[in-house]
Amino acid sequence: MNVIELQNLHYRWQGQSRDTLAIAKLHVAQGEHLFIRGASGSGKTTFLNLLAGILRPASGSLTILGQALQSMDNAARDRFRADHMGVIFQQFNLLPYLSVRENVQLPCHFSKRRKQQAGDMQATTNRLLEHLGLDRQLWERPVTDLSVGQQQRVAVARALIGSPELIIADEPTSALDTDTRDGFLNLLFQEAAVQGSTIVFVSHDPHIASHFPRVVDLRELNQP
Ligand SMILES: Nc1ncnc2c1ncn2[C@@H]1O[C@H](COP(=O)(O)OP(=O)(O)OP(=O)(O)O)[C@@H](O)[C@H]1O
Repeated sequence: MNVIELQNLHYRWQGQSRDTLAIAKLHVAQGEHLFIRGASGSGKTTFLNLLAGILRPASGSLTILGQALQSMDNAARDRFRADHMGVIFQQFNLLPYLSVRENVQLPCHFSKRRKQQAGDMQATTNRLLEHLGLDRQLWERPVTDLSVGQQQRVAVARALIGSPELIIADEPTSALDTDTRDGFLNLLFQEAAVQGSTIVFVSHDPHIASHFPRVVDLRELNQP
């Protein structure tokens, strides 16, 4: 089964004279780990926002887990994202007044499905934070007390909780040192394997590409 099926997708930012993205076709199978490489400004973040249903394409079709995103209204797309996607963006979108633990558990408040799949939520949160190497002393602290690299790990745990089928990551390792980055990728792959999750990961860092079985250059995909 394909988790992502995309056909003739076009997107243009307002005020631009040509399409930012024009992708004829992309299929991503269930469980696949896809790395999309692209220079700064090539449209990686725009593409992930389309996949996540945050931006709407001007034309074309985008089907995720058999559901056509373009036929959903905004509320349905938000619900679909909460139920089925773990999203890690460059700005981690952590809530500053909540603790590390509360931030990790947020998806379970927005999605019954994620909550059910998380099982014992405290134990699952502990396991994820432990695997990500986040010091136990930080778990009940507000996320604003954490360094950028530590906040990144909280964002990753939040994306993984409740086993979403699709994990979308935008440069999530940019603030990590090499050892922590490798640990992060190992955890991501380990969790994804347990859950059978599909991963789409964008970055301009060529070192990370070698960890992925499928690597695509955005320039090959995108022919505006
Ligand atoms: N909110 C916006 N309004 C108008 N144009 C935008 C907006 N966001 C991005 N763009 C334009 O779309 C193009 C692609 O940007 P995007 O952020 O998707 O690239 P990227 O590959 O993720 O870059 P980076 O690696 O630097 O994060 C750029 O030309 C950018 O100027």
